[in-house]
Amino acid sequence: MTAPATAAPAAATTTPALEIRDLVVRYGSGRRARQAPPAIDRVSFDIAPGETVGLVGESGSGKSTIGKAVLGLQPAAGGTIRVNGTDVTAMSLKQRSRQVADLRVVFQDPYSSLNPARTIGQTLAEPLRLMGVRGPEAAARARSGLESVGLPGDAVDRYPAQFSGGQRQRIAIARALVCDPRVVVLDEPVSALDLSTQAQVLNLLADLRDQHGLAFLFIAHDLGVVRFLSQRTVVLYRGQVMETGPVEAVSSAPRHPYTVALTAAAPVPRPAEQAARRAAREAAGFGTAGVAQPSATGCPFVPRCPLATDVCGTERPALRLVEGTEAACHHADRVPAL
Ligand SMILES: Nc1ncnc2c1ncn2[C@@H]1O[C@H](COP(=O)(O)OP(=O)(O)OP(=O)(O)O)[C@@H](O)[C@H]1O
Repeated sequence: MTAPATAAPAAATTTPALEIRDLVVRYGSGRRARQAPPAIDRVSFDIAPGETVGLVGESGSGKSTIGKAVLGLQPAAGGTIRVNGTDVTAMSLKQRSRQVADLRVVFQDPYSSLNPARTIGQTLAEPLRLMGVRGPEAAARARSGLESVGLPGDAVDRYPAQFSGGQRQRIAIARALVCDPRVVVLDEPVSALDLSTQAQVLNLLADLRDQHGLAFLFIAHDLGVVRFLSQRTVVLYRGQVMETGPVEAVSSAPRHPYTVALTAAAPVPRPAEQAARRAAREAAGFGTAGVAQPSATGCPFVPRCPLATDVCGTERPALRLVEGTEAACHHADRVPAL
C-alpha cells in the first residue's frame, strides 16, 4: 500500500480540532473501581485541522475507550476534551450531538452500525434532524453526501441489505460527514473489510480529509493501515501514552521498547524481516504477541527500560517518549538523575 498525498497540518498556532488533556477514564463505580488503575490514565494529545492521528496499542490498551470518551459514550473522570476549542468534557452524549455537530464517528462494523429497517435516506437524515435541518434541504444534503462517497444519490430510497460491506461503510462515512463535522473518530473503520475494499475506503477517507480539512482520530490495530492514513501516531499501553511522533518516525525507528515490540509483532510477508523483527522484540524483552513479559528485575511492563531498575517495578511503565520532550517518566520524582 503506498501512502496517499497527505494534507498539510495547520500551523501550530491554530486551535486544535481536538484537544485532549490529562484524560482519565474509569469503568465501574465504588471503592474497588476507584482503587483499580484507570482504563485511561492522564492521556494528552492534540489533532490539528486536516490531520490524522493514529491511535495504536495492543488489545485492551484503551484505544476505544479514548474514542468513547471523546464521543461522550463514557464519562471522563478527569482531564478535559475540547472540540474546536469548545470544552465538551461535561456534556452528555445528547448535548454533544446537538451542540457539537463538529464531532462524528464511523464504527468498525458496517453491518451492525446501520439500522436495517431504515432507508439510507432516513439514516442520513437523522443527524441532520438533530441539527434542525429537515425537509428538502435534508434530502438534498443526504443525496450529495452519498455522491461525495461515490454512491448514487438515488441510493436514499434503498435499505442497508441492498449494499455490500464496502458500500455500507461508505454510507456510514456519508452519515458522519453529512453534518459537515470538523473531527471524526474512526474506530477500526476498515478492519471488517476485505483488503481491496480496505484500500478503497482508506483512499476515500484520505481524499475527504484533504478536501474538507477534517481531523481524524484513527483507531486501528493494523500498523500498516495506520501508516497509510496518519500523519502522527500515539502509542498506548495499559491506558497510558508510551510514545508519540510523526508516523514515519514511530513506524520506522521506534524509540520506546513497547513500540519496538508492537511494530515487531506485526506480521510481514518476508521471512528474513520477520526473523529480524522477532529478534528485536525478544531483545526488548517482549513476548511473541508483542506483550511485555514480567521480568525479575525492573519494570515488569517495559523490561529493558533504562529508568526502570530499582525505581520502578510498579504496575505502570516508567519510560514515556512524548513529542517535544526527551524522556518523561511518571516516576520522575523518584528518579533523581532525570
Ligand atoms: N464496558 C467496560 N467495562 C469495564 N471495563 C471495560 C469496559 N470496556 C473496556 N474496558 C476495559 O478498559 C480497558 C481498555 O479497553 P478498550 O476496549 O478501550 O481497549 P482497546 O485498546 O480498544 O482494545 P481492542 O483493540 O481489543 O478493542 C481494558 O482493560 C478493558 O477490559
